[in-house]
Amino acid sequence: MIHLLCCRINTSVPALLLPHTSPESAISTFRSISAVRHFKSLVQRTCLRYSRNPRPSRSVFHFILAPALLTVSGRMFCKVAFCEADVNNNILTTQTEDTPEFNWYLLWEFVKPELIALIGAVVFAFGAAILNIQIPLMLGDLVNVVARYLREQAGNYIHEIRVPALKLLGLYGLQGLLTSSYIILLSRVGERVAANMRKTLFSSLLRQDVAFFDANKTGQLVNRLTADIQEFKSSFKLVISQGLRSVTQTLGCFVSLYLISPKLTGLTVVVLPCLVGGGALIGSLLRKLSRAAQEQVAKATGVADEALGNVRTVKAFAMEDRELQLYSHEVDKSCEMNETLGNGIAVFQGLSNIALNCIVLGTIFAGGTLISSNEMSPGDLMSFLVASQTVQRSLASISILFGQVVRGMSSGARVFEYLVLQPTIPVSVGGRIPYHSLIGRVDFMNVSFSYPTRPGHQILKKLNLTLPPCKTVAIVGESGGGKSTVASLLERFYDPNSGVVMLDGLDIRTLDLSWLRGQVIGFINQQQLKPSPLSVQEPVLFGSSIMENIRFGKPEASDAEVVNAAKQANAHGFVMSFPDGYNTVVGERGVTLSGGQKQRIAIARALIKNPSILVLDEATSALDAESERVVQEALDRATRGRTVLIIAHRLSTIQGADLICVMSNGRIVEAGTHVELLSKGGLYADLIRRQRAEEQT
Ligand SMILES: Nc1ncnc2c1ncn2[C@@H]1O[C@H](COP(=O)(O)OP(=O)(O)OP(=O)(O)O)[C@@H](O)[C@H]1O
Repeated sequence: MIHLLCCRINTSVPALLLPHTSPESAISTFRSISAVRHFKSLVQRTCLRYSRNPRPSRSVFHFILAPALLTVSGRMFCKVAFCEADVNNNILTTQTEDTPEFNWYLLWEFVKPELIALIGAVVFAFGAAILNIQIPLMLGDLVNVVARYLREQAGNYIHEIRVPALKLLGLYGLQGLLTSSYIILLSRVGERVAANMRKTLFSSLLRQDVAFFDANKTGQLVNRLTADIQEFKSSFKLVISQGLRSVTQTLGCFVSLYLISPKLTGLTVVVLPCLVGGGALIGSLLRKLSRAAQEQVAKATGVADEALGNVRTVKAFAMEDRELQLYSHEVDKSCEMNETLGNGIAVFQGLSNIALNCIVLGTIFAGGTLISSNEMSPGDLMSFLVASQTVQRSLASISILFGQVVRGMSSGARVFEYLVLQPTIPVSVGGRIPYHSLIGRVDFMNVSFSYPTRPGHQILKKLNLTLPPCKTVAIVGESGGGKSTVASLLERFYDPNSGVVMLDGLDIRTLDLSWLRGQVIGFINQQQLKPSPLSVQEPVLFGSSIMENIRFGKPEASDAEVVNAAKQANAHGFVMSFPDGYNTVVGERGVTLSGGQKQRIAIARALIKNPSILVLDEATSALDAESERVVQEALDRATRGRTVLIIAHRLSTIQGADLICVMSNGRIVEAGTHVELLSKGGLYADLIRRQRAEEQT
């Protein structure tokens, strides 16, 4: 992909346009040009002023690439990066276009495995189109026979007509066969390309960081997997079938028209460039509209997805009407945009139809004149009419196709955008600590952190915290103080902005993440109560059987291991009381289980991988007293012999912890055992007092 870099250098050298493989390489090349001034004249010739900006001297957009380059081919083949530099040529800011680009290379990668079938489809479609071009000429022959017979009333009509009629019949048959063949092949190619795209996009989405999911709504992501790929597939198939056929027929029929009557064809050719120019202009406008409309549809889907995904919360707060209002607002907007798009496409098609009909009318009129002066035979006129009808049909289908291609390319661009996205935290890179030498000590050293979605808001400020091996550390503190964020950094959902998180003295950034999450750290949280940064793990349970849910922690686990984990988690008893036992399907997000039951399944799922470190984030806070007792019992058993980090809301559940850390404003402000902290009478004692008072009221 070529990146065009447009830099403002200084007042004397307004801009520099360079083709590059990435903005970074463009910037580095730009920096390496010592005699920039020698480029001045070249640059001034290359770059045009961006006339829309009313205060050009203030903005980098003042210096923009030649508009023709951007509009005609640039949007398809180039990514445009703008950057601003100071007078010493130091780059101050860079900004890439945020509209996704169509990635031809990726398309090629998907099409490559289906190349033979695709070539077959193209050849057959091409063949069918060529035969279609022959049909008007043969019809002309047929009409000439009829006209001659009518004129001369002599000879054997059946004998004369038989050969051209049989030829035409054969042509129809062959054309039908070729058409079926290319449709079969094309549907195979389209379906396989779409399936591969879906799989690759899904895999790419799963590899993204948690920060990516913070910034993008699930509904919008699902939309790219479904609607966008569907749209792209339809366009892809249409371009090959209708597009190829229509273009071939148009060109071929033009050649036939020329052979029949150069004069008439000349007339048509004069009008055509005007049509194409107008079409291209309206087309670029429609493309913009289409992209905006698709974004809006995805936004509306996102709202519906959120409401349906959290339907219990919506109902609990009687927010059905409000959600409906929100959804209606987004749907109305998308409807309006799609209507505008539809109107645009309608006007486009209407105009092109009028233009095409006028061409036909004009050619019939002019053709009649040529017949009257004996420059054409009636058969030629017939051929000309049918061929010009074919041209008309082909051009009309090209115009319909155009709208589809516009939508398809925007959809494809939106799919490819996420396909090329690389996670900043790679999942399977780095070392592992051998199981027998893993101690399970965790150190947070001077860790500062702000969430990527809110870079200005610092959550952790030079935090220092040690989880000694096989000990239980609880973090308590005011709401929003950053307790769950500590767990997120340990799970490496995010990396700290500064400082380091260490496991057994090794920076966790140097460790294999899939090993760290899959085998070292077990994580149990309480989603219903608290949508946290870890909510990317939603749903707590999947809508499959209890057996599969527990096995999710260790896919290779035997049935006996699953049962054993369930026993450790105090879950075996209630599971066996269900008629289907471990095969009981728990419903979407585990809705058919109680909170305590769900939580015990989640504990079993974490325990089955026998993790050295357990993180319990609000693991019992949403439960009633009896459920909490049973779950706590399971947790007490689960935590034995492991390094445990408890993020606690209910202080009563952590009084036996080896170390309690009180967090405030992104730092640990108090640490000690329950007794030590109570005797200090500081923040912890205050929290205990407040919670007891709350419980009493
Ligand atoms: N994914 C996120 N993106 C941006 N900000 C976030 C994200 N998750 C949490 N925050 C913010 O980070 C701060 C700390 O959140 P965190 O969940 O760590 O607090 P907490 O101490 O666990 O709170 P609580 O006791 O209420 O659960 C809060 O201000 C919260 O708004």
